[in-house]
Amino acid sequence: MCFNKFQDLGKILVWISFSTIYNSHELNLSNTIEKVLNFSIFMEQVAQDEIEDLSLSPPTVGSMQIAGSNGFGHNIEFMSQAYLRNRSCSEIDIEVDHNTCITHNDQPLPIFLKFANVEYKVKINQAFSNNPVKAVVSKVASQFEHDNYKHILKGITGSVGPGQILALMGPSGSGKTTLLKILGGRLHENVRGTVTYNDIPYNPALKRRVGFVTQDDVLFPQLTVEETLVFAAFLRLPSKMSRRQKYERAEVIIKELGLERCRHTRIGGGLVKGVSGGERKRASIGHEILVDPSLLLLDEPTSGLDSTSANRLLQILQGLAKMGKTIITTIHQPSSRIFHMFEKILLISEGYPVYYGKARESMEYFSSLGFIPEIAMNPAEFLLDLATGQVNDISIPDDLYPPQCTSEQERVVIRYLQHKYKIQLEPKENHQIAKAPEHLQMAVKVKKDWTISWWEQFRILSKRTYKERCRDYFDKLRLVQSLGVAVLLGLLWWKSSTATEAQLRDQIGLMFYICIFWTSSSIFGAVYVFPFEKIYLVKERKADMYRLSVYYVCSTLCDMVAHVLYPTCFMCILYFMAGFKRTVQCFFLTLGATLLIAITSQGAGELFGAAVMSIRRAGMVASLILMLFLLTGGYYVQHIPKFMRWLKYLSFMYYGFRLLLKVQYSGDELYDCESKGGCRTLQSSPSFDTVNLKGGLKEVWVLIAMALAYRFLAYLCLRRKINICNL
Ligand SMILES: Nc1ncnc2c1ncn2[C@@H]1O[C@H](COP(=O)(O)OP(=O)(O)OP(=O)(O)O)[C@@H](O)[C@H]1O
Repeated sequence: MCFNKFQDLGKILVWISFSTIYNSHELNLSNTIEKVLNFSIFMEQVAQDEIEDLSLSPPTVGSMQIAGSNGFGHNIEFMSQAYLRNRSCSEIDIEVDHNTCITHNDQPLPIFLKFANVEYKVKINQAFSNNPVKAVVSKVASQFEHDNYKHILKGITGSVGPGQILALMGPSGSGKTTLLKILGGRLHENVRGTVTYNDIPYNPALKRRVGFVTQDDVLFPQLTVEETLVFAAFLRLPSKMSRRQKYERAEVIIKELGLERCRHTRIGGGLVKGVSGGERKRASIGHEILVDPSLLLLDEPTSGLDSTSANRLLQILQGLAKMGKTIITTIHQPSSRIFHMFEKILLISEGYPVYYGKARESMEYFSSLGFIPEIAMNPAEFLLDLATGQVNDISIPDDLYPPQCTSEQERVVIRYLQHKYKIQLEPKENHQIAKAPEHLQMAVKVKKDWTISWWEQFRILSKRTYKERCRDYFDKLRLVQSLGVAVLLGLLWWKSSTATEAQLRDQIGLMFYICIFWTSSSIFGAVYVFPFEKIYLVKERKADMYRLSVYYVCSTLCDMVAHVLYPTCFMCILYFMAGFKRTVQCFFLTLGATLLIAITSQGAGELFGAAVMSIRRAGMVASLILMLFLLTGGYYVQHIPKFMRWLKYLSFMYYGFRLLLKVQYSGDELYDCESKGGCRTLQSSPSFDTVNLKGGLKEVWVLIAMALAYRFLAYLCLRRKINICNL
């Protein structure tokens, strides 16, 4: 009786040690070895003690001219003719036209983008909350509140056409990125005002005509520059282009962006060493311009670049604009050389439009209002000083300078610009811009028939996923871990036969350990995949690069290679060292059962990851559920209270463990053992259910059903989460 308690206590200690390993996410080899050693010492002790007490339970192209005034007195002129003239000079187009025979219809559709009185606000307590319960509660609460919103954009108006670059300038937090996302069709909720593309509101057909380069480069770190662009070309270019043509298109982009030197270098990032910041940024731009978008939006493309690289990048953008693309870029602090490359600028401060018009006329405009720099200044610096209120080197009109606010100097200019000159600052006549011709309006609504077939997408994406994941350092570590643990367990259970009850118990312990090892290894191998790849997935889905189902299938199958390969190597070593039944049939059945456990666990890991979509929370959820399944798996707790018994039927570990037992023993050994008078406890144990230990088909079906159900639910969760995510 006393020993009984000791053994239970021991099991709980082992369980706690497992719990600690997984809670701290330290799935490294040394830890595993240490835990296995502890476990084996404990098991050995139990085996010896069992001899004394056996009463225990086991363990289109057109031209138009639009003219208007922006309210500052500056004329807005869309010179669509200019880009048409310049098209023939484009190296990219010449290459593609001659070598790839793209028809005239594939040339970028000229897009005239207009936005008027754009306002955006977010509910303060709702900000950054993805929790649906919180969202509903705050929605109800908001009905009783008045204005609990943070106003981020406060009536921004402007326009930009093909051949032009519009720069969004302003201090950090002024709302540039938010405006860019709205213009790129990535933000719809709580947006007021009108945004039109050739006078047509945003529609999904525009997805493939808009390129969006985010502030942080979202490219797979494990792929090389060339692979990144070639895979993107294969996935995004029209199906009528041959593979050779697509490859050549990627080649042209590599040359055009000056990426030849680093074409075989990995993108890198985080812990992976890779290309420089400028090269990564150019690769990001290349990723977007591959498909010849009509509208290119870039968020801080020059951040982190030296002035030469930034200059070079802007020259590339100028070249693209000359080819007929409409370009909008946010920029922090451009040099005067870069500043003069912009056709237009829109200066934003705290969400208000401070200046919108031609870049070269900005200084003149503010001088006319009485804002004059006292020292020689870069115009961009001058404008930013005005927007932030740092007016030490700027003379401002005296009569508008409230004396009591000297300590709040920063706010003075803002207030002054926003309220006193409101009439001049808000472009009024924007709506008088001529309408886009009808054929351009129609073209915006037509979805480019560029989608390659499901199988073709699968073929390309699976190659990319495989390449990217195979180079993952952690996979190599997992292989070493699997082999190391197999050898270690093999040594511990060396040729342990089922001759005696004690040895039988040892083997049952080993079975459960195999079950725990592959369940946890597969769950933790899968749970982080979607949270890690979320940003890439959101970006590529926003660009309509492939179907979500293709991504899901590729991801699952590529990972499954590891979930099949490692357990196979593991079992090949352990099976013969540990003295399991030496028959071919039994070996393959045990291997099959182990693989089924690993594949079901992978599905569960995917589900937990897709359900929470957060790296930190995914690990916590996986640990908790794993521990619960472990306890109800049929080894640690034999007498689960009735009201908790349903838990074991949810636990794939319970079915996996039973299956392993059934495959290995088919009931006979346990009966034999009992006939020798040594195995009474085993047989009477309700969890092992030795009476029904023959067969195992039921467990196989349950595990298969669970594997499919987990995956189906994971796909649904992923779809929901990705659709509501924004970059
Ligand atoms: N969903 C949101 N909830 C709450 N605040 C938000 C949300 N989105 C943006 N903001 C806030 O709106 C303001 C503008 O953000 P935005 O990212 O557009 O600024 P930015 O001008 O691009 O800044 P930076 O140059 O530093 O990137 C910031 O103060 C930001 O915190």
